[in-house]
Amino acid sequence: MAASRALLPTPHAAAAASPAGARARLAAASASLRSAARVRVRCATLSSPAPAPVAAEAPARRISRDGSGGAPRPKPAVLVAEKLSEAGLAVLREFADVECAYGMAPADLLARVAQFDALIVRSGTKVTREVLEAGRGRLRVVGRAGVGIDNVDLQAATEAGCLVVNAPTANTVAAAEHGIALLASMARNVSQADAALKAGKWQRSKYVGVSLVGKTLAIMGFGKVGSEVARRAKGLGMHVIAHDPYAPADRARAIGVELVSFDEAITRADFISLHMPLIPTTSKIFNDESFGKMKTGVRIINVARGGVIDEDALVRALDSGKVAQAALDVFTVEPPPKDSKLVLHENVTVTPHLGASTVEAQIAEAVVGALKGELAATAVNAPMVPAEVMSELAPYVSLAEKLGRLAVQLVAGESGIKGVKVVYTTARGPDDLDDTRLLRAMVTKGLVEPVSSTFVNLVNADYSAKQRGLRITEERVAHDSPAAEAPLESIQVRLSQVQSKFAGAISDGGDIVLEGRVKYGVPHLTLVGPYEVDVSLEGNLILCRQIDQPGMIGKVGNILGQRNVNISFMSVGRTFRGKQAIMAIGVDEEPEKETLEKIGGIPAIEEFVFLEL
Ligand SMILES: NC(=O)C1=CN([C@@H]2O[C@H](COP(=O)(O)OP(=O)(O)OC[C@H]3O[C@@H](n4cnc5c(N)ncnc54)[C@H](O)[C@@H]3O)[C@@H](O)[C@H]2O)C=CC1
Ligand SMILES: O=C(O)C(=O)COP(=O)(O)O
Repeated sequence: MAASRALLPTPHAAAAASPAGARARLAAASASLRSAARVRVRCATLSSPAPAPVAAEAPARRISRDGSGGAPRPKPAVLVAEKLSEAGLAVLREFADVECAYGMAPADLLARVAQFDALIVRSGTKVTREVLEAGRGRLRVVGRAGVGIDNVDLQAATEAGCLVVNAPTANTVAAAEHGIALLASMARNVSQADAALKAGKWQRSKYVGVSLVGKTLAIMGFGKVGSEVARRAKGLGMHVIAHDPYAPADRARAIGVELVSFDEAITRADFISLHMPLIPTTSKIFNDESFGKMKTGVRIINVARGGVIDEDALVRALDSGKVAQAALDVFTVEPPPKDSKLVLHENVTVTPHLGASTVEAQIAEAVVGALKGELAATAVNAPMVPAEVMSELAPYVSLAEKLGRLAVQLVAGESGIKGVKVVYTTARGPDDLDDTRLLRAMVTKGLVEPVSSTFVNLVNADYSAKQRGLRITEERVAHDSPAAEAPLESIQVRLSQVQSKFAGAISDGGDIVLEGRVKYGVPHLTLVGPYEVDVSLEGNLILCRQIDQPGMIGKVGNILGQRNVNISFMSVGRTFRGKQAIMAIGVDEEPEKETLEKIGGIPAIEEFVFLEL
């Protein structure tokens, strides 16, 4: 995930470290943020936290070959490593020297990348740390002409001072159309019948197919592509249900789609179409266990990412007839091995990752903008925190993001997210805290990035929230303390009326509630639902809800200690003696699944959840 670093110009950076200076810095930050909203932000100040110099000044560039006769102008050089539309190339050529070198071997890319200011790729080129290191000193922008950036090492790009931009909506309709094409052609056996007829076989009864009308389609991942597939499938007369714990309930209602739980979706569906991103929680989410729950004869479409399916399990499910057919555009390894049982299976229809449009110029515009020093809304690893805010607000900014990240990981079930409320408790007057844009942006980043293919920066935060249907309201609560040293007393994030995978995080009002404070400059979690805790937000977090009784800390500590998991912080909070209590445990390492299960197996423990920060 991208690191948060200085970005905006710092006209007010000289403010002193006194409370008055702090107030001045906050006001200055607010001004910067407001101007960031109005104008496209210069990204020439994109800096690296590493000691290495910023890649701001490129070495000697090629000279313009535009034949204009004037003094030669240096033009940026752009390497296009995978096929881009003519429309996109035309946009680039107006501004840069463009070289298209499709299908380069990794060694060639390594050897050549340092000669370019920008590199444009699609999903087939791995932009590894090595590539980014090789490009250091010149390479300033990586453009991913598409949505998924799983082929770009974002952390390495950030460290190399290289901005990564993508084209998050350019492929939405193309992917949705491809999904529908696969759905319909699979149902009517188009590819199998086509191959048979070309081989001289006229087999009308063998390939008769199934009808779509009246069938139930489950959309797994109701984001940009998933909701477009839903609209189209409804037009085909299908009954559409969807599973997406983080989807806006309002949008589902507006499209006429029922949001249901994972199990309900896969057990009710005749067709299942996958549209979730590949993230740790979705990796191989379709496995022996989930195939086992599906209707016999179910049909599966995947235009998302191959890794969300355990491909060996899918072959088993196809062989047993549990899954009647699958239509796949994406694979765990691309291209898949020539002898892949899945690809060769007679009930499987395959396309070679074709779900993207090539006519869009969105990525070319984003790359040109970035080369000109503008921060586009599609920047993936844009730094968030203005320099002048770093000293004072930095821990609050980090707290805001962490509360968002924790809150979204607690969401479960079928209700979708209905609303988000951020409550700032502060002793400062409204004028001193008159622009919470940065904190709101960080909460949004925390809520959105772990579960979607959207990357949030300062420019696009409010837009991203809106696009995902997150209604974020804010409230400022006056804190009585006269000591106004700290900008904020606490930040609370509430997800209203939402289901949680950890019931202990639900407040009396039915909301997921998390609250945090900054202590000694470090963000702390101080409230989970109705339970007061106090745990530093570093590393990862385990939350357990248990019956309040002696010996619990020892039991859990023992299990973690035996497995070499270091506990960084531990805190217990309870409502009443002898009733329920919550244990919040900060851990440096991610415990193995069996370790967590062992904790869950302690009789007094009623529920537990592991959360990544
Ligand atoms: N085959 C192709 O050529 C193309 C593939 N894609 C892929 O399609 C996928 C979806 O893309 P977009 O719709 O643009 O992304 P998106 O971020 O708009 O939507 C993804 C949705 O999945 C949901 N989600 C996250 N975890 C989930 C879970 N455990 N269960 C159910 N839903 C979950 C998110 O809340 C989000 O609403 C991405 O993996 C993308 O890379 C996109 C375009 C073209
Ligand atoms: O946009 C995406 O996520 C895609 O999967 C499209 O990939 P592509 O650009 O066609 O290699």
